[in-house]
Amino acid sequence: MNTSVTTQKDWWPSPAKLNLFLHILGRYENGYHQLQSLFQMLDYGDSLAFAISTDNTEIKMDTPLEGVPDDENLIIKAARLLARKANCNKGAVISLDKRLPMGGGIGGGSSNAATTLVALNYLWDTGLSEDELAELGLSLGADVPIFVRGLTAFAGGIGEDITPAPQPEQYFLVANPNVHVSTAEVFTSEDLPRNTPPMRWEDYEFEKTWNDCQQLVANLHPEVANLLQWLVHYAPSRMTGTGACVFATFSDYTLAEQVRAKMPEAWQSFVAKGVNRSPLLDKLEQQR
Ligand SMILES: C[C@](O)(CO)[C@H](O)COP(=O)(O)OP(=O)(O)OC[C@H]1O[C@@H](n2ccc(N)nc2=O)[C@H](O)[C@@H]1O
Ligand SMILES: Nc1ncnc2c1ncn2[C@@H]1O[C@H](COP(=O)(O)OP(=O)(O)OP(=O)(O)O)[C@@H](O)[C@H]1O
Repeated sequence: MNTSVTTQKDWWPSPAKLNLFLHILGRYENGYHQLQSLFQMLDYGDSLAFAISTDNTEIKMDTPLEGVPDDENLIIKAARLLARKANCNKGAVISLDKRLPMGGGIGGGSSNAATTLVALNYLWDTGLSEDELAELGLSLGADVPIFVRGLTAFAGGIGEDITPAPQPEQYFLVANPNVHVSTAEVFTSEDLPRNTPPMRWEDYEFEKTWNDCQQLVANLHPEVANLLQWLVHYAPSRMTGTGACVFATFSDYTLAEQVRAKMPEAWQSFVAKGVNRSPLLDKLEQQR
């Protein structure tokens, strides 16, 4: 009798983030920029599952990520980095349920890397602290530490200097005009403003902030400008990160969905709820 056992995968969340604002204050010697931003975690994102092996140290994806060779996949990079740091003698076959657009400014790749570090640190029992995982993550990307810590927060420095900042409950319509924006291209442009004065976190008001990358990206990509112009009729809207995704803020889910229903088909979009704690932290607590 052929009994096919479907092994239920244990999925770990890899949520998206929005930069509710993004101010660029200056540039460090190493070329990275000094930022001020408010990272808003969302309850929507990718998911990852890990099949751990104890008799070999192979680390691989069970399905390749389209357009991203395994060696360049931030998931594989994160797993290899942790294995090396912890001198780990275990392996993993990693499954990815990809729902976030890549190069979208919503942290897809960085979030995947952070979930991989947190999940494998637990599943491999490598015992690194949150600070050690965040530091490891920083070498993979400026946005990885904030996903490791998993809290909606103000961020300074290159993005690693984090101050938790719980926000009131709100919903976000996030839309992608289906253009890929290179973060490096934006940050190396001579047209990027780099002299916004520093803000005290206690003075934060959404209406008094902006995204310093928005005008540059809208000039480079008319699709982004069109999306902003369409969305702003319904709610305060703004680009996140270095784009191309744009978000609009709503007080309740139904309103956001009603606007999304009017959106041209060509634009990928989703409605997500802002959360102050990443679903990754909740998953880790359930495991313990
Ligand atoms: C724009 C944000 O998404 C805001 O959350 C992040 O600051 C970017 O984080 P990220 O995508 O993880 O960026 P990384 O992969 O670390 O860096 C990509 C490129 O962006 C530039 N970069 C990034 C972050 C930063 N504070 N200054 C920079 O100049 C650098 O040229 C770097 O080579
Ligand atoms: N697992 C992954 N998921 C998404 N992108 C990945 C992944 N691994 C490598 N990449 C590469 O990283 C690039 C940036 O990915 P993405 O923009 O999704 O993440 P991010 O840089 O964290 O987001 P943000 O633009 O907000 O900084 C992608 O264009 C892709 O080429």
